[in-house]
This record gives sequence, structure tokens and C-alpha cells, in this order.
Amino acid sequence: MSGNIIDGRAIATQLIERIGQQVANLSATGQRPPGLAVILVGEDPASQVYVNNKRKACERAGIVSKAFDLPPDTTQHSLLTLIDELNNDACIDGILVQLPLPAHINQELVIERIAPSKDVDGFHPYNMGRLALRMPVLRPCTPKGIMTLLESINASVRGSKATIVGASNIVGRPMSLELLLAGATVTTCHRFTKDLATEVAAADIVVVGAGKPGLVKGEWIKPGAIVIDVGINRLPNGKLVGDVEFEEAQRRASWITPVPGGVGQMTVATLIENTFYAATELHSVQR
Ligand SMILES: Nc1nc(=O)c2c([nH]1)NC[C@@H]1CN(c3ccc(C(=O)N[C@@H](CCC(=O)O)C(=O)O)cc3)C=[N+]21
Repeated sequence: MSGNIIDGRAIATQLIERIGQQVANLSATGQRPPGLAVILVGEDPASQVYVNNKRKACERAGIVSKAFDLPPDTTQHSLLTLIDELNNDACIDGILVQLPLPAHINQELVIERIAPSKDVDGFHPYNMGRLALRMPVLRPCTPKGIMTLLESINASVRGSKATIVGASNIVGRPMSLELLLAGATVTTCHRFTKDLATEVAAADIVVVGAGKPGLVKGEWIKPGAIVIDVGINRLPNGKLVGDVEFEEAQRRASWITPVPGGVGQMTVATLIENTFYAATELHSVQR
């Protein structure tokens, strides 16, 4: 078996184009375009790349993006004040605060300040709680984008065994909730997991988001499994790699996502999807 590559770039492009058509339909009926505020505090180069990708995707879909590039010494108070203003701005449907924030700012406090209906990242405790209780509203972009990728290959998730490697608030935990909601039997692994190899080897679907290059060995993958790699690691030689040993994993998998060109692209496209959803289902786009 040699795994097919899941073309995240192509599926993301399709999704952005579909939203673009729906945005055009809004303006044809005299409604305003969706608006997304993208807040970046500081000058981390990786964050700048991601934020730029998000702004470009907005443009492709006809979503109005409003950039807030704030200096690294921005106070927590002024960031919270900006969020309050955006919460009350009728042209803004989504507020994205790029993470990580500088250490002097309390991330949880900032996320909780965003109005849940504008939390297009799906990180607010309200939205995470809704997902946990099987009543999703705005769903975290990376896990939701992965569900879209699984649908695109007609994966049978219900009744499958899924192993998630990494239990972060933005990837592992919401991914576990998405797969549980879709009827998988879910195992979530983290730094205290005793035998990672055995947990991965048992899985029909493996989702890895740990931020450690080569953490998951290709030989652990069950033949025919689906492998989703959320890791993005820049090696000293400049090469971008995931958390999975790609070549050996590809030999055993039925399907596998590449890095770059896999999950990262879907994260951005899903942000666009969530912003459109917030505008049309949670806010009024009537002028
Ligand atoms: N509030 C918030 N929301 C996020 O969704 C969020 C965040 N903070 N902080 C950081 C992570 C990471 N993330 C990515 C976005 C795009 C790519 C992406 O476009 N990746 C390209 C390659 C990019 C490159 O060349 O570095 C690809 O995989 O093909 C990757 C990762 C969003 N995140």
C-alpha cells in the first residue's frame, strides 16, 4: 500500500471559492460583505506568515479583513479595549487574535473577552463547551478543517478507532471532541502517555499535533490507516516538516496529509467558512 496524498491546498481553494460565490450572492441582494478583524501582537515571523495567509484568503473570498498589527509592548488593557470596540462594531463578524500572545498578556482572559458569536477561532469556553455537549456553533478551525478533509476522501469515521497525539486547547482537545461527535472511538495521547507506539498502531485514523518533528514513526502506522499531520516544524536547513515521518508513514497509510499543503491550508479556509457562518447565521448582514 502506498498512501494517497490528501491535497489540502486544492480542497481549501475549493472551499474559499465556494464561500466567495456565496459572498457575491450577499452583495447581489444588497447585503454587506462579512468582516473579519485580524489582530497580531508583536513581530513573530511565523505568526506574520500565518496572518498574511489569512488576510489573503479573506481577499479571495470577498471578506473584508481589518488588520490590527500591534507592537510587542501592547498592554493587556489596550488589547481588551480593542476587543470591546470590535465586539460592538456591527460590520465585524469575526475577531481573530493570533496566538501565542506575548507573555505579559493573559491569553485566556483575552479569548473570553471576545463575544462568542464573533469567536471565529472557536476557542471561547462557550464554543468549546457547545462542541463538548454536541451542540456546536463556531468550531475550532483546524479540527473542523480536518473533518472536511476526512469527508473529502469519504473516510468512514463512525465506528473507527481514532488516536490523537497532542492534547492542546487549539488542536488535540477539540479534535477529540469532533471525532467523538462523528462516532469514532477516540484515544487522546499526551506527554504522560505510556506507550505511544501501541496507541498509534491501533488507530484507523491518526491525527498528530504535537510540534515535534519525527515524533510519530512511520512503522507505527497500521496498514491502511489515515494519517493527518498538523505539525509545522522548520528544520535548521529551512525545510518545513510535520510531526510524522512522512515517507515511511506514506508507504503504510491509505491516505496522508503533506506538510506544507495539508492541514495548514484547511485551517485558513475554515476560518473563512466560520466568518461567513457568523455573518449569515449569527449576525445580520442586512444593511
Ligand atoms: N488565534 C489563532 N488561530 C489560529 O488558527 C492559529 C493561531 N492563532 N496561531 C498559530 C496557529 C497555526 N496556524 C496556521 C495557519 C496557517 C498555516 C499555513 O498556511 N500553512 C502553510 C505553510 C505556511 C508556511 O510556509 O509556514 C501550509 O501548511 O501549507 C499554518 C498554520 C493557525 N494558528
